[in-house]
Amino acid sequence: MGQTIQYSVNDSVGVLCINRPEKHNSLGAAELEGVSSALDLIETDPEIRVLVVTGAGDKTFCAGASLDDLNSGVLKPDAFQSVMHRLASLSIPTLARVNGNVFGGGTELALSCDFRIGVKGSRLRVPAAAFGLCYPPAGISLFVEKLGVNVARRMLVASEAMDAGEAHRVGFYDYMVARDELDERVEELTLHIAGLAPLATKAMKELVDQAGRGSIDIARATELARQCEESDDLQEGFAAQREKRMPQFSGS
Ligand SMILES: C/C=C/C(=O)SCCNC(=O)CCNC(=O)[C@H](O)C(C)(C)COP(=O)(O)OP(=O)(O)OC[C@H]1O[C@@H](n2cnc3c(N)ncnc32)[C@H](O)[C@@H]1OP(=O)(O)O
Repeated sequence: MGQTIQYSVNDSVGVLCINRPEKHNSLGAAELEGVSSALDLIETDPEIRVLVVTGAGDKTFCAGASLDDLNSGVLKPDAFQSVMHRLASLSIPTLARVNGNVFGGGTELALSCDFRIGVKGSRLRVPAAAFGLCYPPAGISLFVEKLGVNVARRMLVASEAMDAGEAHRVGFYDYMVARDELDERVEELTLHIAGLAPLATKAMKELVDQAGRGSIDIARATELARQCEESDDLQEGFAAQREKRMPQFSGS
């Protein structure tokens, strides 16, 4: 996975950290390969209930794709996009712990997660138009799908710089906290999600994403609903409610 991408699992919560603070956690070809290797593990590990994506340090979450690697041609925008697409396609819920400023493809990294928690006082900008770069279509679709066309226009066409307060107001951040509250809030959210019934959260993640892209595949929705209805976890959920205790879900 390399030194600049760290992946660990603790109590069914996976943590993927870009550890390249001296380069503002930008993602070069090597880092994207590291993220890809971590995704290989995450996709095949049934124990992981939720993934946290973050950057090292307290200055920058991610400054986007490595300009060095883009300039040298080692990294193509399409390769960046395909890793983001894999992250966005994970079946488990994902949370971006946005530990600081976000630039360019760093915003796409955050948007590829289901939930985003940001820090008061940080800022955000997609500078592609300031370089003369046209953001790739899959990225543009993701901005529109997650934020709506008007906000995507402000961020991409106008390359508007936003402080975290504005980014929270327009829906980029689901939650915004003071820096010293970040870890507590991330832990609270991840433990809460990790305690939910995995089949149901995965099913609803898939269907919410489908709905966000335009429409739900009803046959798939019916199949997912049936899986949940026939699951041991539904019985456990009902039993826990009757017995006034916390459910212990197995994911089956
Ligand atoms: C499909 C996706 C496309 C994309 O994502 S394109 C990339 C979009 N991202 C950006 O345009 C951000 C570029 N970076 C910056 O604007 C600035 O940096 C910051 C605002 C993030 C930080 O500014 P400051 O605090 O003044 O630090 P510093 O001296 O500019 O940077 C320290 C080191 O970090 C490297 N770095 C920062 N961002 C990137 C990057 N995106 N790719 C590669 N390196 C980056 C610099 O070069 C430098 O390195 P050294 O110390 O060796 O001179």
